[in-house]
Amino acid sequence: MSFSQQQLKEQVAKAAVDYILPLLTPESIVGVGTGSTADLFIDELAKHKDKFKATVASSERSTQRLAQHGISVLNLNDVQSMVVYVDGADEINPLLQMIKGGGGALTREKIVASVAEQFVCIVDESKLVDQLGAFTLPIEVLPMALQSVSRKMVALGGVAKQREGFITDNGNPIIDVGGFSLADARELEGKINDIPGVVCCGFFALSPATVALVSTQEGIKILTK
Ligand SMILES: O=C(CO)[C@H](O)[C@H](O)COP(=O)(O)O
Repeated sequence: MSFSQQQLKEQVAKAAVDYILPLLTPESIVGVGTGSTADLFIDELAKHKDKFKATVASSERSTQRLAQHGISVLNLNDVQSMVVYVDGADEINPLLQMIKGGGGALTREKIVASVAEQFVCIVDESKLVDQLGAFTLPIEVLPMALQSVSRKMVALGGVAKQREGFITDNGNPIIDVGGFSLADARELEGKINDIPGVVCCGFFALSPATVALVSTQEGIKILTK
């Protein structure tokens, strides 16, 4: 019998809760990501809502789902520390560098993750790659910089396309950039971060995951650097 991608996502969501439970105290704040895998994590986390104090969410979508479960969601400005951040990814490499932002929440994801003591990435095995870049790189930009950033991305060797009909929770458009294939994306992430008008780029190479829980047909694998 083989597991469907949905079943693999369910398994890794449950594994993530098992993984973080020993880290939690009644005062803990849990950072929560965005996407279909993060949704399943929220549903599992809800079974243990007496084990932590509150969450911080990386999107309006996750905020709503957490609230539906009766889980408290705090503003990041009211939080001083966060024991863990749990989120999915579009791609993750052996260095635990990721491409994120397929769901468009990359900026808030990067901000919330930056506060957490550790980033637990939860993926099914289809997200594991040697080289980042088969998935197009999302870049959130200020509206007035759509064309100028797109031209800079082309100059860097990319193929840039605005995500049609999409505006982030922060009110900005996203450019999806294809054409990169990288074993280590740190240098390119730094260059993109420096382009005026870029709000956030979907590489998480300068700030990789601490650990990845990968759901495979053979069970959950734990990857560390
Ligand atoms: O970065 C993200 C959203 O901005 C998600 O983590 C990423 O797109 C993976 O989503 P899914 O779990 O639905 O495959």
